[in-house]
Amino acid sequence: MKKDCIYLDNNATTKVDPEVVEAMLPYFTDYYGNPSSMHTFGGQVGKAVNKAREQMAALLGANESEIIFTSGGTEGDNAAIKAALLAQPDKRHIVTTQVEHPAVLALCKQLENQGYTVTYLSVNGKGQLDLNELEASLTGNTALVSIMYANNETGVVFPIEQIGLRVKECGALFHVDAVQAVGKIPLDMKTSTIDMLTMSGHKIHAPKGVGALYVRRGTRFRPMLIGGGQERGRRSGTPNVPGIIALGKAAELELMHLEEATKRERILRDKLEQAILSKIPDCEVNGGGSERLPNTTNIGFKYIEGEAILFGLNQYGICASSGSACSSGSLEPSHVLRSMGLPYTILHGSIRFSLCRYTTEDEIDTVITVLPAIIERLRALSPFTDDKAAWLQEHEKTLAIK
Ligand SMILES: Cc1ncc(COP(=O)(O)O)c(C=O)c1O
Ligand code: FES
Repeated sequence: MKKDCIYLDNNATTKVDPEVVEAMLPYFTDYYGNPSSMHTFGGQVGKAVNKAREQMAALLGANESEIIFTSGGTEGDNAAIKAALLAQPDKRHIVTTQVEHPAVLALCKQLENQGYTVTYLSVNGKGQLDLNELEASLTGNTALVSIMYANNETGVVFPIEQIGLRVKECGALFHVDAVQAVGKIPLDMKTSTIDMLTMSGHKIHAPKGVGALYVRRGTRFRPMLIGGGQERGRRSGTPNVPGIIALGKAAELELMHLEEATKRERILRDKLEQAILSKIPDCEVNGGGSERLPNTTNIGFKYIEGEAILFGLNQYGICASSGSACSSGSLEPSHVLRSMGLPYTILHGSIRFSLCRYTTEDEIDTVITVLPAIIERLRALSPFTDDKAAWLQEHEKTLAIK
């Protein structure tokens, strides 16, 4: 990686904090025992894992017995959904949204093939859910409602507690994919309606391949991974000790920095957004006007390709993304923006900038300086900006794929 890169792709993954690296290293070299072993050497590792569990619990306002360490967001989502269904075999309906991460959506598609009915709630042009549509979808047969806290692409935040109250009325379990919300929004499971919550380490300055699933005490839960009975039987497999120690430290740092870091990120994000909107014509903020994560902006630049903009930014060492990390490269427009019913040229010309606590004002100023020229150059080459392409502008609504 370029040392001097301006990294504005923190919703895809984050840099591991140097303090986190320092905390985890001894667990490769010195304290390599198995936390389940009976000897003192293993036992001290077990104690460190439990300290990490307390640190993780503190970030979520949870009790440490409610934390299960996992391999990350995808596992947490899969484990929570499968656990909820296995625990209620006579209920066969799931409610989720059209804009979830593929870790939820692809599993729901598979479950449909296995005889489950899935309701995919729609969003409006601002990326918001309709709570009436949610209410109408809930029945006595609904086993689970799985809805993300904040969207990874647009940063739009859903009204999770209002949703949770409705879910509780119908007796279903409530799972929340909070991979993008943890560390960016204060969370307190003690006063929440959430039964299960997924988080992932690599979005909060811990390494990739570790995460946690919160399961409220008393929640019916059937494990996805069975075997040696680790994590009190809820997630078998020798735990990733260095990863877990790192996750604990990262959680501690997130909690410590949450208030001041999110305030700073919001100011820098707003500066970037307002400068782009005022300097560059024909662009708009996707999900603008909705409650959003403080670190994320997703901007649609009409008449040009997102990939070409990324390429232009890359030449200045600026890392951003178009669509989600897993589907960029496929040239398929994002399912999130498509669900919002956005016009064709926005679907293809959208860029996400996502900040973190390391982002500096100088970096944001550099983007503000170079981006207008990149967009202007690309638009000069685009066949879609002049009168000859008026047909596209006229028909962009019909071309937008719903
Ligand atoms: C909302 C959301 N859920 C789940 C995941 C998957 O997490 P992981 O990469 O840890 O498997 C991501 C990561 O991109 C995400 O943004
Ligand atoms: S795996 Fe992260 S955006 Fe898809």
